[in-house]
Amino acid sequence: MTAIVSIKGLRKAYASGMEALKGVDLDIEEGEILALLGPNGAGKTTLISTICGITMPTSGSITVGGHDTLKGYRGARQLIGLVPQEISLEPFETVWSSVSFSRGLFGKRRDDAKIEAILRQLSLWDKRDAKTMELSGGMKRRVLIAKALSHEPRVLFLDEPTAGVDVELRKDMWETVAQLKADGVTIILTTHYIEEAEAIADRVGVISGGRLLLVEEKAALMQRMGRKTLSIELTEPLEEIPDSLGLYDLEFGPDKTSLLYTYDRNAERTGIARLIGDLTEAGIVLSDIATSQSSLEEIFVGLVKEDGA
Ligand SMILES: Nc1ncnc2c1ncn2[C@@H]1O[C@H](COP(=O)(O)OP(=O)(O)OP(=O)(O)O)[C@@H](O)[C@H]1O
Repeated sequence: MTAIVSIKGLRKAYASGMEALKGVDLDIEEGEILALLGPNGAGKTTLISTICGITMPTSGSITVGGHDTLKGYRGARQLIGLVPQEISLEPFETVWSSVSFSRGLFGKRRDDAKIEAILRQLSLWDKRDAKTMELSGGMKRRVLIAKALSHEPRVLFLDEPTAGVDVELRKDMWETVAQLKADGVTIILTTHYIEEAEAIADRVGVISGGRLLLVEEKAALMQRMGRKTLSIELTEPLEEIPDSLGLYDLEFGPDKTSLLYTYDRNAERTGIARLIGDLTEAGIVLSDIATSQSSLEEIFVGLVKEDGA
């Protein structure tokens, strides 16, 4: 795979002195869906705006399809579609004219067949003559996507596409994103919803305090989610873990009255049955057992907390 967007050492300090990006390096592969997760104020919008050339970087470099976003701004911008967080549409314009107008802004020749294809793909064809103010919130968001696609970009940025949207519409949006990927569009979306990243992303990036803390294949993260912890409550506190239990890599819980055993949920053998037998053999009496699972949310919260510490 080749990188369609390449970001090196990107820093952004606003005039207020606020350092919104503190050295971001990231390659975005052609054809992937990358979800950027992060708490409020992490720098997600700043990162997107800087790639799109709306915000000037303080230092570092970005290329899109080989075009430097500063020196080759026009070439880079042509390849990018941006769906902003806020819904901003001309209320009295029709869907058709809003979308065709956007294409014109990029200096592209009028192409009614292309606009029709985009409107059909986004289920807006029946609404082509409706004024944008007459549309529901979900349709307005789809018009924003249609506008962003009107000049046939290769990379689409979606800044919180489902913020404040109900579950049904969120799923519609995920389907739309999957279709766009099938058409070969590279998609970068920011989101607060971890389940959104889980549902549609190929890779997940976590941003906090202007730093990219992690970029990982979703499948690898899911593997981590496969880790489960068995918590074994003991009738009496234990001084130390007997050598005979060394192979289990046990840890003490709080107060040494419980033992924690972490295992891979997806493994053929979890080792739980054998562990319980060996505990009994070592004369350790159990009063209770419980399991818990680390979720992507926990991984995310843990990472962000660690960063803030
Ligand atoms: N134009 C600006 N001038 C000064 N500071 C700004 C400006 N835009 C953003 N910031 C600050 O930069 C930091 C990063 O903001 P940004 O909007 O990029 O975060 P975000 O991750 O998109 O947040 P959210 O999830 O709330 O949209 C914040 O502390 C914000 O207050």
